[in-house]
Amino acid sequence: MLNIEGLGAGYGKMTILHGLSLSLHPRTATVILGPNGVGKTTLCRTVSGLIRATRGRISFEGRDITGASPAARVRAGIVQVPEGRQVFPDLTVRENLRLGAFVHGMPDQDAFDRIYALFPILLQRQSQKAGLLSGGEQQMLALARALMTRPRVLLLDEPSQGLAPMAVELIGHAIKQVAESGVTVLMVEQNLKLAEMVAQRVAIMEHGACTLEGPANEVLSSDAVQNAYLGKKR
Ligand SMILES: Nc1ncnc2c1ncn2[C@@H]1O[C@H](COP(=O)(O)OP(=O)(O)OP(=O)(O)O)[C@@H](O)[C@H]1O
Repeated sequence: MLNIEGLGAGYGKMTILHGLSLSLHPRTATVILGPNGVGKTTLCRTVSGLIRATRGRISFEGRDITGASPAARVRAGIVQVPEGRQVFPDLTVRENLRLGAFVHGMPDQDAFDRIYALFPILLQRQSQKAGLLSGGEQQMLALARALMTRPRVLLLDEPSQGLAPMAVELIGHAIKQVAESGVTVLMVEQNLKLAEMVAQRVAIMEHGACTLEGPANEVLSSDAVQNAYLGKKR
């Protein structure tokens, strides 16, 4: 599927990813947990091609995509939902969705229906300007817009950011459904509750690398996670 080997990346002379390796299992939701500033967004941007890797290799289904442009990665099916939602506030919900489908030309009604079945609230709001939606609804729209590209791998950068607990639960439910529909999901987060809802596998990120990776129940109950996130000593 998607393999990341010894990945290095950063900004100018500052190195943020220090030889990060991770393999995504197909049709599986993997969540990377890590504290503020550890490089989670940097990882997402390097996988989607917005930041160039300085070393290492990213391959997708056996093909080396380390040097591929962001557009080529989207065409291959690797699509990122950026941090902070970034919907177009002055366009309607439907227009935002239509933009998401640009790689396939003009979307047909089936494409919209598929999305509206997953997010009924977006059907109700389809003619409203996206800027008038609540934070949780905007996050749903950002997710739905990415799904219009029919991704094979969906990269989610802290979808819980700035959301109330109830909205986090709704987003978690939607992401879970997306993963169950066969899309491979890589989500970076620091919200343990969302990670627990979505993850089939969990990786822990520390100092720019993944230090622990495995089945969600094993990693989430490990001492490292219990101590760091719940302050529990066992
Ligand atoms: N455009 C940039 N130019 C320079 N440094 C940056 C830039 N973006 C991020 N950084 C720095 O890179 C480091 C990692 O940032 P990154 O956003 O990847 O972390 P993160 O784990 O996603 O954090 P958070 O959970 O707070 O979003 C931080 O020290 C940050 O200040």
